[in-house]
Amino acid sequence: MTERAIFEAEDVVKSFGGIRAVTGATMDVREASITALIGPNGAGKTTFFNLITGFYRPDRGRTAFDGRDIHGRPPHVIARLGMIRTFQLTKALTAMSVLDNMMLAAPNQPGERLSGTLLRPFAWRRREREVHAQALELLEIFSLTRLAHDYAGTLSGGQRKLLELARALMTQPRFVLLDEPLAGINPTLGARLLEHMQRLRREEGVTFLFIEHDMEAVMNHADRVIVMAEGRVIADAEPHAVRADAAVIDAYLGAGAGRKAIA
Ligand SMILES: Nc1ncnc2c1ncn2[C@@H]1O[C@H](COP(=O)(O)OP(=O)(O)OP(=O)(O)O)[C@@H](O)[C@H]1O
Repeated sequence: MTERAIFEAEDVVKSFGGIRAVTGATMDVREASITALIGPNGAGKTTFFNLITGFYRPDRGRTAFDGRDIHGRPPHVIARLGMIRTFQLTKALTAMSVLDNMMLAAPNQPGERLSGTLLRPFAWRRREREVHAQALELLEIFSLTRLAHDYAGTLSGGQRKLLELARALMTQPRFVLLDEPLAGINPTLGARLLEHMQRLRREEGVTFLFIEHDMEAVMNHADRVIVMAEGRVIADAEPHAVRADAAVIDAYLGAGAGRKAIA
């Protein structure tokens, strides 16, 4: 992790009618860090993700990725800059093979610009070979090779989460955002996913921001923990410091029944 911020958000605000979902969120994410975004239900974490990746338009605020202003930019522009979020596989994707899912996630897909590619068949084939090789390499890393020709819909929940991250990596991103990557997956696959994140950070300097309710994973794997409550950031520190923060404990305990307290 470096001291340099790869992402910065300042005073981001979003309301839905009368509901103030994000009420002035300010944070930065350091380059090559694994940063967790935690907070009780309804704290505004997912809305914040949607705002910074261009899926929602903020009412107010400022966001920058790698020193560039990305406020209000559309999702594809932000993605092209290297700031990528993982997505649950849609119904259409589950009806395709695992390998096709990977190939489809690659940028500059052959066939995307039909007129150009028709004129350059060799370039088209070369690009297809590159994408194919990259997909196979990632599937190998994620232990999905033997499932390459299976329908993605036949994968277990945990294998799907691995595929979702592997798909995001087809774009060779610099900053990856994940919304509850460990939800509903078995501990073995969860550990594997976290290992992959650690390796990518270490070897390639990829930065991760992940929303997570699994406190054990957060405490063991995050370098930094940012805590949101009622639409804003109430703490931002190393895991052990966050655990001892009175405001954080209050936010969780005040959030009511059913929610795992920070322990
Ligand atoms: N599209 C929407 N329309 C109306 N209200 C919304 C919308 N999206 C979110 N909200 C509201 O905004 C608040 C923040 O929700 P959000 O899903 O961002 O919280 P969260 O921290 O991600 O919660 P969780 O941990 O339960 O996923 C909630 O009160 C929610 O009901």
